[in-house]
Amino acid sequence: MIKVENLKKSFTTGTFRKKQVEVLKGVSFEIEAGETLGLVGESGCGKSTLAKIILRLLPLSSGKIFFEGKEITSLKTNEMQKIRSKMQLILQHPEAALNPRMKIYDCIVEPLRIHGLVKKNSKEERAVVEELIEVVGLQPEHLTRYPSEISGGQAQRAVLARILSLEPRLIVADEPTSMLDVSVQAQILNLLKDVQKKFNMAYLFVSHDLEVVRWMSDRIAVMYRGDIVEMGRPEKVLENPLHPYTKSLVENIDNPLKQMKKRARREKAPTSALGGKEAVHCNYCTCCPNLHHGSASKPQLQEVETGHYVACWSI
Ligand SMILES: Nc1ncnc2c1ncn2[C@@H]1O[C@H](COP(=O)(O)OP(=O)(O)OP(=O)(O)O)[C@@H](O)[C@H]1O
Repeated sequence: MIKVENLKKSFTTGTFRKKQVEVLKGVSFEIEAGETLGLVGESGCGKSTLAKIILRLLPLSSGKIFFEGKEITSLKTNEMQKIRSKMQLILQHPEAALNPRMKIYDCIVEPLRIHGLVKKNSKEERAVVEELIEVVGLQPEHLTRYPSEISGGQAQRAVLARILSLEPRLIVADEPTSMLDVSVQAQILNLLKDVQKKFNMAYLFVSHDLEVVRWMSDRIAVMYRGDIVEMGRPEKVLENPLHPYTKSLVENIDNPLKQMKKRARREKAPTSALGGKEAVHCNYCTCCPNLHHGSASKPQLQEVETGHYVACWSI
C-alpha cells in the first residue's frame, strides 16, 4: 500500500553560515492495507519530518515513495491532488484541522464540497454527515456547534469524520491522542482501531508513548537520529529489544528522568569512547558489539529472526 525506499532529508540552517543538517538518513519500510506501523523515537529524531515527507507535504532530498503500487516521489502538484485525498494526516491538535469559524457540520463536509462530491446543503450531503458522525460517535447536536464549543476528544472525532469522508487508504497519525486525558485517549485509540478494521486503511502511527504504540501497532519501527534502528512485531521489539537505543527506551518506559540522564550521557559518550573520533550512530548493536567510527559505513537493517530487524554492521 505505502512503501518508502531510502528516504533522506536535509535541512539548510543558519543565516550567514549555512549548514546542511541531515534529519533522515535513509529510511525504508512498507505498510500493508489494514496494517499499523507504529513509529517511536526520542524528540527530534525525525518522526514528524518523515510523516510529512510520506504525504508529500515536504520535499525529500532523495529516495522513493510508492503509494498503492505507483511511484509518487516526483508527481506534480496537480497529479498529487488526486492522490492526496487518499492519504490523510491526523495531528496532535485537532483544532489545527478545524476552521474555528465553521460549525462542525461544515468542517466535516468541507472536503467533500471542495472535491465536488456532494451538492451543498443537499439531502445527500446531510445523509453522508449523519452516517459519518455515527461512525465516529458524535451526536447530531454537535453539528451546530463551533470547534471551540466541543471537547478535545469530540474535536478529534470530528477530524476523523472529516478525513473518513474522503475514504482514505492511508492515515498518518502524528501523536493524535497525546493532548487528551487517559480515558478519552483510550476511546479515540479504540475508535481509530475500529474504523481501520471497517475501512481496511493503513496507519503510520507516530507516538512517544510506547504503551500506546504497543496497543495500536502490528509492527513497531524504532527511530534514532534519523534512522530506523529496529523494526518488528511489538512483542519482539519491546520484549526482546536488540538495539541499545530500543533497550534504553524500554528500560526507561516508566522513568523519564532516568531516560533524560541516560540520553545526556549517551550524547556525550561517542567522542570520548572513541578516542576523540566521531561516532556515526549508536555505540554498538547487540549483533556486532564493536565500536564504529565516523568512517564506517552506515549500519543496515538486518533480519535477525523472522520479521525482526535491527540496525547493525554485520551479523
Ligand atoms: N524546517 C526545518 N528547518 C530546519 N530544521 C528542521 C526543520 N524541521 C525540522 N527540523 C529539525 O529536524 C529535526 C527533526 O524534527 P522532527 O520534528 O521531525 O522531530 P520529531 O522526532 O518529530 O520530534 P518531536 O517528537 O519532538 O515532535 C529536529 O532537529 C528539527 O529541529
